[in-house]
Amino acid sequence: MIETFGLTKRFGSLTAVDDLTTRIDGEIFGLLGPNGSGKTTTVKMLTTLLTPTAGDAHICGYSVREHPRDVREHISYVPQDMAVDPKLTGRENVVFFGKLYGIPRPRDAAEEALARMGLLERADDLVRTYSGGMRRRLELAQALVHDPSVLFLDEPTIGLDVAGRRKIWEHIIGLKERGMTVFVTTHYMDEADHACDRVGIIDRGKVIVTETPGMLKASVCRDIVLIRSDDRFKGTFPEGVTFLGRTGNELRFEVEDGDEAVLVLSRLFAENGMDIRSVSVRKPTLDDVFLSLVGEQDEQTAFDLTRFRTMLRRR
Ligand SMILES: Nc1ncnc2c1ncn2[C@@H]1O[C@H](COP(=O)(O)OP(=O)(O)OP(=O)(O)O)[C@@H](O)[C@H]1O
Repeated sequence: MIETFGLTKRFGSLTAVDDLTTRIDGEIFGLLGPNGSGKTTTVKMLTTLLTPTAGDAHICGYSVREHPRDVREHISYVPQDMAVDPKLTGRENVVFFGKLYGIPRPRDAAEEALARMGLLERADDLVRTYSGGMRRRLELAQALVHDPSVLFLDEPTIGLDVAGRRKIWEHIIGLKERGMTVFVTTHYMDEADHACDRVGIIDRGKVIVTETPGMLKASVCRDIVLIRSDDRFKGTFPEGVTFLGRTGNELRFEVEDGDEAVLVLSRLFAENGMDIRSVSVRKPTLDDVFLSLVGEQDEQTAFDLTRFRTMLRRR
């Protein structure tokens, strides 16, 4: 459904997407990466909104370069800030999209799309009375009205509460089960972990790994030790302890045996005159994989990422 061949985009001297070759079919594929790593540029090329500098992508067999119109007929793209008109009803919004697409029976198609998103009961209410989660589902209904084969979603659950996020993912998984290919960007690792069949991790334009979440976590199969301390550690860490990075005052380590490493590290910190606020051990998550691959060891980056996540939660 989606095939890319050396897909590349340069902006002047900056290579925003670097030689991406991949194949995605009948699955939910999550593209994860830090800010500015090239996610949106990738999606924009795949949805024909940006022309590649080099390489090509085929969507449902059509080249984004040669046949962008055919590509558009087979896809839908839901950006982060898609427009729904709050002064219209849900149904009117979806019918309007159906008419924009020029499909034969927009009312019938809207009815079906609204039903698929569980919105029929509220379809004739004004959108301004909808919750955030309902608006998001309405955007998905708009995107489904012309029955696309491939759906592109940019941060589909941003700003939603836990229940709203879960519901959106249930619907996205339902779409995949009906045969749709879904390409999604997200910052929420836990969501990618639960919902995506495969994830690609992109860093500075390069997709550095494409795997199932399970395989990725298995690649960081050792225990994770988290130590909070306000003091700076200046020594060297013992053999068998890999320092993964620091976020705020939390240091992360990858170790063979968490319980044993906690004792060793606690002693080492005490010897260096450091106060420890808390220590914990856990199994690796997709977050750990991401941080170990993308290498969030620079404090400034760590701060920015934390701040960005906080900002996302507030939206
Ligand atoms: N039109 C443009 N002109 C010049 N540079 C651009 C343009 N669009 C994007 N870039 C640069 O290309 C790089 C990749 O940007 P992109 O928006 O694809 O990243 P992203 O992974 O989607 O980031 P975010 O998570 O912040 O949305 C960034 O360095 C960005 O500044």
